[in-house]
Amino acid sequence: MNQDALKQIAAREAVKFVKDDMVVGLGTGSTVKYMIQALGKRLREKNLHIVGIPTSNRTARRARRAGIPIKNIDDIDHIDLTIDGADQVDKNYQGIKGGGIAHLWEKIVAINSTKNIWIVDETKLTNHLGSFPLPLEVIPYGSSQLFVRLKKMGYHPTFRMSHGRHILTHSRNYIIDLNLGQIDHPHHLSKQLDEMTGIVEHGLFLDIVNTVIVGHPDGPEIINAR
Ligand SMILES: O=C(CO)[C@H](O)[C@H](O)COP(=O)(O)O
Repeated sequence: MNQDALKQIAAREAVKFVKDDMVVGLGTGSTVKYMIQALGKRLREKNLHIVGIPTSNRTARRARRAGIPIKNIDDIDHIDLTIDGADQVDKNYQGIKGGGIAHLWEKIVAINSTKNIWIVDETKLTNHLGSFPLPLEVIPYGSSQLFVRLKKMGYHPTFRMSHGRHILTHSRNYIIDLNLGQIDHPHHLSKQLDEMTGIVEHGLFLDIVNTVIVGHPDGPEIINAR
């Protein structure tokens, strides 16, 4: 079974957690794309009324197309549940996100949510984080100086580029990916990156997810992480 089919298995299971009147954070990425389609269908079939809080312009467009009413995060007073994808999830249910450059908005929505669900295909599970590059959203001003500092720290940074130009995030910042191989101490690294001037947000999502739904060929697995 291909990865897309596994993503769909996880995505379809996740929408069962959405109940009437909920405010639901909508993550970003290809797995979330399937979730949004399934959620739109569920709202129509069960006549549910929810409000979606998108974590990217891409997701906002997809939600509108699927018939999901959306609001801006600053126009609501709570988020009941957020459903998002992840790039890697380790055995302690810590994650790397930001492969799709949306991790700043995703983290803002996640930390303001009562409950967080991640939907992943089984290939995203790993013993240790780090084989997937860790994205940093950085302020363009001084980013080359920051890059040099990260290089000296042995973090093997690369700017994320497209056709010779910096990829811009929704907040018009740059992305630097750290090619770390293996992250032995995610909390230590998270704290270090939090303290570095110029880094707006990094893609380590620690102690955030409550439930991980994994797409396997024989069906979804629901894991209560915390
Ligand atoms: O963090 C993300 C976007 O910033 C995505 O959730 C992550 O990249 C997973 O994407 P996909 O579902 O396409 O594999």
